Amino acid sequence: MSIIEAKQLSKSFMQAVKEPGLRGSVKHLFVPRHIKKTAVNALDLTIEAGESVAYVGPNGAGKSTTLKMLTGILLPTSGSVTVNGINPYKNRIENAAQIGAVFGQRTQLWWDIPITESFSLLKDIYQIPSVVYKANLDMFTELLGMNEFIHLSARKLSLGQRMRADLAASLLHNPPILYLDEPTIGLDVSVKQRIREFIKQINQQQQTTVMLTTHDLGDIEDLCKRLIIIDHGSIIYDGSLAEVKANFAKERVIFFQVASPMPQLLEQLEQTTGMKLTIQGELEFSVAFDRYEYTASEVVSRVMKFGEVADFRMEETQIEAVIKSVYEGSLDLNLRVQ
Ligand SMILES: Nc1ncnc2c1ncn2[C@@H]1O[C@H](COP(=O)(O)OP(=O)(O)OP(=O)(O)O)[C@@H](O)[C@H]1O
Repeated sequence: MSIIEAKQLSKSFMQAVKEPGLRGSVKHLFVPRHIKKTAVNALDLTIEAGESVAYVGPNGAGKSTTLKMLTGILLPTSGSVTVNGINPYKNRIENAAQIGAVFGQRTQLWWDIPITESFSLLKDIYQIPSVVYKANLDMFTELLGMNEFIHLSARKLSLGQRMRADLAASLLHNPPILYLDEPTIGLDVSVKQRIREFIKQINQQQQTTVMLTTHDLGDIEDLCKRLIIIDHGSIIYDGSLAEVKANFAKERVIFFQVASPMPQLLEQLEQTTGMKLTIQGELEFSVAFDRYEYTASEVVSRVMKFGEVADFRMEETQIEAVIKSVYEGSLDLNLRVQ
């Protein structure tokens, strides 16, 4: 059995529809109008123990709503979900014992007491055996470099320090599943790297299942073999990052070095083909083209009509652009190679 299993999982909300201005507010008070918003739509999802999965999609796609159903915060409208064999909503306490969660800007640490005290309160709440607690605390302190701030209260920590303390807090009870919502947002490069290394280690050495939402391609590249893209409440892609690149990246770029300048190239090539030419130097330029319209050899042979090509190289497809289009909601599914 998979550690996370959702079948036809759906969640709808009733959203108030209000006309703008004071008049609209008063009208809404007397004649309230609502529309049904389906945030998650018949989602089928299985995640195996030990996997590390990035769950991405544009704003409002349904990521948080899915995570809230998996953590037992929200009751699904229909469908079923089990996490480690239990229904997270019906068995919220049991579910809490088997998950760790770090949700963006919120903290599970007590604001005004030292981090060490927060940790020891969590020890009591989760009834963590002393040996396990001590071993985890020592390991996390070392791996996350928490010595310098573990005696301070959460209120006094920088964002990066707080994120590290939150990660440690979420894993003290050895949960088999870890949910992370934007774990590295707003952090500087070195803290990001430290956090990624830590998550990778927990995933690989302890086989903790990791599910994370992120806008940071580096998080996905470093941590997740599997990428799930959700849009309008439905999964539109489930596979590897490499496959996303192969399936969805539209633009390709070829860099040319030529023996002598090609003055007519710019106007003629762009005007007749829609390819985009960028001058790099006197004898160097690049041509960007739609891979679904032209093959690389077509592009090269067209350029060769304007003069002698000394050398050319093709640039790898930019995965950043693909992920950016996922977040902008502009990923063109029709591009997908079947
Ligand atoms: N409590 C709620 N009441 C009404 N509508 C809601 C509620 N929670 C979410 N929604 C709606 O459900 C849809 C999905 O929201 P959700 O927060 O899951 O998206 P998301 O992918 O996490 O977006 P973001 O990246 O912006 O956090 C949105 O249209 C949102 O407005």
